[in-house]
Amino acid sequence: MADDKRTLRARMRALRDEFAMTIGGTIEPPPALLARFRPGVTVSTYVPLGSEADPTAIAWAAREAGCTIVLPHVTSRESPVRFFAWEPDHALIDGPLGLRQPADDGPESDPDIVLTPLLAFDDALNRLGQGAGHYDRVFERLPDAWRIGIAWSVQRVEGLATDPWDVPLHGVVTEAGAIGEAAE
Ligand SMILES: Nc1nc2c(c(=O)[nH]1)N(C=O)[C@@H](CNc1ccc(C(=O)N[C@@H](CCC(=O)O)C(=O)O)cc1)CN2
Ligand SMILES: Nc1ncnc2c1ncn2[C@@H]1O[C@H](COP(=O)(O)OP(=O)(O)OP(=O)(O)O)[C@@H](O)[C@H]1O
Repeated sequence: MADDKRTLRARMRALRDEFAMTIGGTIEPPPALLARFRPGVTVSTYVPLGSEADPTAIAWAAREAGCTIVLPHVTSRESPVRFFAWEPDHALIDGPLGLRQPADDGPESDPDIVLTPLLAFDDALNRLGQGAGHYDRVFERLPDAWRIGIAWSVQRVEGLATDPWDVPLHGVVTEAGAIGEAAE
């Protein structure tokens, strides 16, 4: 199982790199997301790593609707994710694992909506991540958050194998459309 996941991660990184380099596109917020964006709602976004799908247009729509925007912060593969508020004038700092992150001395707040990076997803809304379990642990800690995967359409696979700790997403948004609750 661990080896299968490692092989699949490598294959999905290669597919994603090729897609982003040759086709790409922008990921726009579908109506189902816009409907949830309002003052008092905290939305976590992320700074894309490599050729990850870019959630920036969605984060801007959330900000325009009055949401608080937060970004994840980790100190290692083992450390839990913490979320810190982000404003357009906030500098980002180089973190571990090639990440660009907010400083960890600003206001901390947990998201109501988690825009989630991923390597692969399937039609049952299972998700394969980077393999550190960072978002799996977020989802366990924040069971009431709305979990929305952000991806390129080529990251969709048939029947992902799941582990007992995997928490399915509520929806996925790609450049080609949305599925699950993100499409309703
Ligand atoms: N943009 C982004 N931010 C994120 C995540 C993510 O997946 N993407 N995370 C999700 O958990 C957390 C950080 N966890 C991470 C865990 C492992 C690796 C990692 O193994 N990176 C690979 C190369 C990454 C790539 O190009 O896809 C490496 O270092 O070899 C990266 C982030 C929080 N912030
Ligand atoms: N809720 C949890 N509490 C503690 N450890 C966890 C939890 N969820 C996952 N882990 C640990 O994280 C490791 C990686 O899990 P997995 O391969 O499913 O990561 P992933 O979902 O691909 O990555 P990520 O969530 O970081 O994007 C596993 O060894 C697992 O034991």
